[in-house]
Amino acid sequence: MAKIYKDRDADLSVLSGKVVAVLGYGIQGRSWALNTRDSGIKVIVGVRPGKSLELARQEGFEVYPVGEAVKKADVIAVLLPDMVQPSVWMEEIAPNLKRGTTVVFAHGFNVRFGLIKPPNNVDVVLIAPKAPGKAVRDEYVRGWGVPALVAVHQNFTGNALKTALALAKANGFTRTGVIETTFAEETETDLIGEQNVLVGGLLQLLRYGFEVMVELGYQPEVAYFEAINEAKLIMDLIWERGLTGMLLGVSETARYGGLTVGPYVINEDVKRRMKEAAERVRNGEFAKEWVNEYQGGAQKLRRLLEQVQNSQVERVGDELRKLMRGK
Ligand SMILES: NC(=O)c1ccc[n+]([C@@H]2O[C@H](COP(=O)([O-])OP(=O)(O)OC[C@H]3O[C@@H](n4cnc5c(N)ncnc54)[C@H](O)[C@@H]3O)[C@@H](O)[C@H]2O)c1
Ligand SMILES: CC(C)(O)[C@@H](O)C(=O)O
Ligand SMILES: [Mg+2]
Ligand SMILES: [Mg+2]
Repeated sequence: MAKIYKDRDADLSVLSGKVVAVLGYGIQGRSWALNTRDSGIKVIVGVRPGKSLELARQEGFEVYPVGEAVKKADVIAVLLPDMVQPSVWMEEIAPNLKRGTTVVFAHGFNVRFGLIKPPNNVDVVLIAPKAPGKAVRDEYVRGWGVPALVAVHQNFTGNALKTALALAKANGFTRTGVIETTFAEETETDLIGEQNVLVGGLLQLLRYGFEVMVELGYQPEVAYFEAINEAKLIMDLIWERGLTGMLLGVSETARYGGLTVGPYVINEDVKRRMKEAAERVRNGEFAKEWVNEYQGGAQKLRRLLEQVQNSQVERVGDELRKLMRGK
């Protein structure tokens, strides 16, 4: 069984009297900054000028340019977009890093694929929440937390793991459970998971599920309730009770239909393609493609996002979500 750290294994006092600089006040950065401050730790924010800088100020943080924040900090959490990190690292982080600083990543991408090479005289750790940034804050506020992974790439001070666990505790992650891993395992499983399942596979499954019903002539609103809205409620059952618990929480008819037709639709060919995609992550082909796409202006990404934004399922969903929330 994996090594899993809970609250009792982490000591917040490791961070007392220390300054944590959260670099980036976006999807993860805002949640980490608020959680860590609410846990009684001194937090400053390092970010470029823009809307998120204004928000960080409004929310009461001292905000600095990235390099200044790095100079002032004992711990830096690099919560900038993955593709932005290498240049900011070279220009603003590395020149200002003090000996013995703890550098925290929330995803191992740049270290795993060699795009950032930290100097030997700092600690380098990973605290990777297994959740979107919104849940990182929402769960903390609810008095709980999301699970996370932790890894040590470099232990200069001898305290790298303790510091990482303290910051994980400050974010509520050890309330749930923090599994020890490596940068390689986190990076590869995170990319494989988001492509095959969480973002890619799920989105495509939901879109096809909706489109098939609409193309057969059923009302789009009915298709949205069936294929998309209820998917969340079925996931809640799986989240609370496991796969068997979900199967026992639906009708016998759904149970039989699901168990027989599911493997026909999502068949061995799909699994083979999932393995091919995973191989492209493991051998670095995906990372190379994404870096090239980003450096070329990310036009393909913009076009694909627009296609989703302009699709029928989104229009139907927007209306139904307003209606369901009583607007
Ligand atoms: N988004 C998630 O839910 C999630 C989940 C797990 C791990 N992660 C990891 O967390 C890290 C941060 O991802 P994110 O999605 O929160 O990022 P994000 O896209 O939300 O980051 C945006 C923030 O970065 C700032 N920024 C952008 N370019 C900058 C620059 N050149 N200089 C200074 N600030 C700049 C923006 O102003 C903004 O505050 C990544 O490593 C990502 O893989 C994200
Ligand atoms: C939230 C996810 C998909 O788990 C994360 O890995 C990300 O990259 O945003
Ligand atoms: Mg990810
Ligand atoms: Mg992830």
